[in-house]
Amino acid sequence: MSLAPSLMELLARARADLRMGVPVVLTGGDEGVLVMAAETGSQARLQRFRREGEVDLVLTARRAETLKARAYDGDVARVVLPRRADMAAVQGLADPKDDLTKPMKGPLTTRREGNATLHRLAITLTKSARLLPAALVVPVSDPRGVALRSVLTRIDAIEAAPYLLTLARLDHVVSARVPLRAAENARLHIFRPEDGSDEHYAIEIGRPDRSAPVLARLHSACFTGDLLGSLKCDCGPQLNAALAKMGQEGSGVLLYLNQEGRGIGLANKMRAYALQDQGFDTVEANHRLGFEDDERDFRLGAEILRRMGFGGVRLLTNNPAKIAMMERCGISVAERVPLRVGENPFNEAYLATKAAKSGHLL
Ligand SMILES: Nc1nc2c(ncn2[C@@H]2O[C@H](COP(=O)(O)OP(=O)(O)OP(=O)(O)O)[C@@H](O)[C@H]2O)c(=O)[nH]1
Ligand SMILES: [Zn+2]
Repeated sequence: MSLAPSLMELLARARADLRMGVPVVLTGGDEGVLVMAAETGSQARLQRFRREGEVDLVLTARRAETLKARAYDGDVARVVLPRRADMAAVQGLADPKDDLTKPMKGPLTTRREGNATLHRLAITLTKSARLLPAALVVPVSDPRGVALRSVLTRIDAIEAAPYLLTLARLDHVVSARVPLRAAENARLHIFRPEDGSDEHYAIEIGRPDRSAPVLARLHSACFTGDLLGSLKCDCGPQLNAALAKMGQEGSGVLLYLNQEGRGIGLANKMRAYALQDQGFDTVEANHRLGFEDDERDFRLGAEILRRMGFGGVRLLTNNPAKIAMMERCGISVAERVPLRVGENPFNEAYLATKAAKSGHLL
């Protein structure tokens, strides 16, 4: 076997590079581009990009909409970066934090000719790196040469496509007994995705019967709610109530999925909170940042349940999207068990928005 990294390993490396501000090279057919994340890129590297040609700032259509820029490529927009724009200007376009105080950002010209495949891949990578979904992209005539000379990670878009669409294989690393206040007979299982992304956990209460629907909760990580007791959401009380119910019934399984901030990461969630302080609701804040309402992948939860031997659940949730996704992934939902706890004056508007815009059940 070759010692060289596989494409999946190269994708993990590309995510790490982008987080560090290091450019990566993307290729597709005869074309190739240099890519750098708008959030972490440096002025010196932007100048180096400019020596290659005309630089585009790729944004999601969601972010482009706020900036009143036309998105000709469906879900992404290729904004022609003005020659005078420096990294501060780039970050002003990528990050909505000063949109209200400095609204004059246009008019922006977006590209409509050519192919956006590599640009779309650049956005996918910045999202999976949990950065702002915005990337600086410049075409290069000899992408393989550039990657070799500067020791940059190079990803071929066609080879990468299947890895980006399918869920990475999960390894069950270990499990051990952890007595909890809510249930003394609990075990914590660790699942590690093969693609180097975050680990996920399953807390198994008692010895649930695999042949009957198990009381289950798919809980997405919420550092602020679960650990700090934040009053802005209902996550902490939901986590505790779910475990308490499983403890009372004597069996259940709680998946703790590391999909902080509905899959955008904690830093972006805090950006969303800052926008909420400017008056935007939870959905609008995600959109202004360039994200969809919910960037989570619930196939993950279904896969972990299957790996643990469960085929059916009694799902503790108010979110119909979780039920639909479980069913689509072959886990039957015998019953929805409502989980309404933790309402308070600080999260009243947040919960109302989730009911009105995301279809959460009351
Ligand atoms: N982007 C974003 N994420 C948030 C915000 N408030 C909470 N979250 C995240 O939302 C997720 C809530 O997860 P869950 O409680 O599992 O999911 P849910 O969709 O509310 O569904 P149920 O609780 O099962 O009804 C967590 O990942 C939180 O970190 C917010 O204002 N913006
Ligand atoms: Zn929360």
